[in-house]
Amino acid sequence: MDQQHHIAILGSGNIGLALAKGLVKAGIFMPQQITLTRRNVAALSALAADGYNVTANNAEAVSSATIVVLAILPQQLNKLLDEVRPSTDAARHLFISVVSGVSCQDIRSHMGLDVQVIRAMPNTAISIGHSMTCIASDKASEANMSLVKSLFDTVGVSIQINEELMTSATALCACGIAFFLRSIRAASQGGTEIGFHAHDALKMAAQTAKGAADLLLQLASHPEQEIDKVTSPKGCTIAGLNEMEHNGFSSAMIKGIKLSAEKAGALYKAD
Ligand SMILES: NC(=O)C1=CN([C@@H]2O[C@H](COP(=O)(O)OP(=O)(O)OC[C@H]3O[C@@H](n4cnc5c(N)ncnc54)[C@H](OP(=O)(O)O)[C@@H]3O)[C@@H](O)[C@H]2O)C=CC1
Ligand SMILES: O=C(O)[C@@H]1CCC=N1
Repeated sequence: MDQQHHIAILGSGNIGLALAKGLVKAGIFMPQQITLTRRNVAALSALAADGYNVTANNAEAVSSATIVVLAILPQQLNKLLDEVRPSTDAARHLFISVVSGVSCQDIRSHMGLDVQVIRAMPNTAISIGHSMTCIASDKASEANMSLVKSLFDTVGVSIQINEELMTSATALCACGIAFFLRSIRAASQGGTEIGFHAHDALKMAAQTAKGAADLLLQLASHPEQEIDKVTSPKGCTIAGLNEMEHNGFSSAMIKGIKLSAEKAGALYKAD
């Protein structure tokens, strides 16, 4: 990213910090180009030592930035927007919101400003450059959409979607990291029960999951096509797989994703 941009991340908790670290790791921003805010600013002292600007003053952070990332909880958003409204210049600032369940129009309406807003839904793998990020907007310029897409492409894979699908993207991709992590954890617990020390079982389960994902991504293959190659007739794989399905494995994942999507859409109440 060229040096003209300074980014303010308002709300430097789990996803805000993951984004900041990912951008620096990718080499597109220096810590000095990033301002991190939170109320308990003392919790950011290690980041300050690494060269990031840290402050509890959101308005000041916005004044010094061209790109403003909203990374606070939905229920904390309106108060923060009130705080930064006076220092927001609709002609200069581009807002990127990762806040679940809040539309671009919600943000503009609450601010009473025609500021450009792009929603992004990354996941925590952004800190290591492996996020699946969905981006959407209702009326941002093509140039700003390209800018934001290129930014998130440096920290994983990004796709542009329709804004009405953002809560679905939240469930599948942002919450999804937790769903796959729990699956890996469960596999490792099974591994320990059949003889492996916990740390070995976890490594074996995680690498196996990575291999499964790469088979799909690198070969553009379908899961069942790859599963068919593993399930020998009368073999142990199909026995285990069918036992999991009898216990609701696929159904549990589908129902969980549907509930997360419903919840993601109901996290914010506009004024
Ligand atoms: N976690 C994830 O994987 C993802 C989260 N999201 C979305 O990102 C948002 C943040 O989630 P997450 O990072 O998990 O939440 P966190 O609670 O970890 O982070 C929110 C941060 O905002 C800070 N904060 C709260 N109020 C203010 C304020 N007025 N000014 C400045 N900072 C403030 C809090 O710190 P303090 O209390 O010190 O102010 C906290 O560090 C949510 O809307 C969520 O839906 C989206 C994608 C993935
Ligand atoms: O759990 C949450 O509400 C947030 C949104 C997506 C991931 N974490």
